[in-house]
Amino acid sequence: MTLVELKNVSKSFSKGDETITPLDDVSLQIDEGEFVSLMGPSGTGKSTLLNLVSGIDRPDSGTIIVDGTEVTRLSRGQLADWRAANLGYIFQTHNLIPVLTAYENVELPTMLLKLTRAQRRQRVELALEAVGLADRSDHYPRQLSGGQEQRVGIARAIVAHPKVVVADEPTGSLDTQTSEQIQSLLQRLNRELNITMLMVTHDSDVAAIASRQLVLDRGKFIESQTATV
Ligand SMILES: Nc1ncnc2c1ncn2[C@@H]1O[C@H](COP(=O)(O)OP(=O)(O)OP(=O)(O)O)[C@@H](O)[C@H]1O
Repeated sequence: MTLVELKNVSKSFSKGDETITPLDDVSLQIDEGEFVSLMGPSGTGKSTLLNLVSGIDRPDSGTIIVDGTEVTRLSRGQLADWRAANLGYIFQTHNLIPVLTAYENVELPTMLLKLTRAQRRQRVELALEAVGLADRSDHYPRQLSGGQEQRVGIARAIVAHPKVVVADEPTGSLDTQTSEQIQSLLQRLNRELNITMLMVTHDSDVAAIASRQLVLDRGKFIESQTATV
């Protein structure tokens, strides 16, 4: 079943007199449960694509459908609610709030969901368990290692039980060993929780953990190869 669909999507930006068109009439289908990696030269529009899929930005033309919802038709207010319930976003730098504990950072996005306090607590505990940090819930970001901070960022992305998670260079700031741990974690979330993943990376070894590897170049997708991992 197709979970994410982009149909003839274009996006341009104006920079002074110049117009940049990172995405030029692109179409893409991602099936439920797929793990798709996206590589491509710097400035080709990979982050732009993630922002469009997650409804942070809007295309100039074209349609984006995620799990049956035409994201491109939602109003700004509807988008915020839709995103909180349906989509997780993992950043290169985890963007944790330093004055909140790991638990409170993960809890934050659940405030936008209609949940009781008990349901909220259960979701946060489950998410921290899924990333192996149940015993660090009352630690502040400064008391955690880089890898642990990224795992809190991942727990925050999955706490609402989204079907889709987008990740923008999730291992970009980590050393090799920590990067490998995060790669295994992303694979496990994809396989065990059936979370559909769309991950941007500059590292071909990281891209290889995906079940489908795409390259974005000059406004178009090129199917790279299907990994067998
Ligand atoms: N809000 C914006 N306003 C103006 N230009 C933008 C905006 N967002 C992105 N761009 C431009 O669009 C192009 C694509 O940017 P994007 O960040 O999507 O590339 P990328 O492939 O993710 O790059 P990188 O690999 O370096 O992260 C770039 O030329 C960028 O400067």
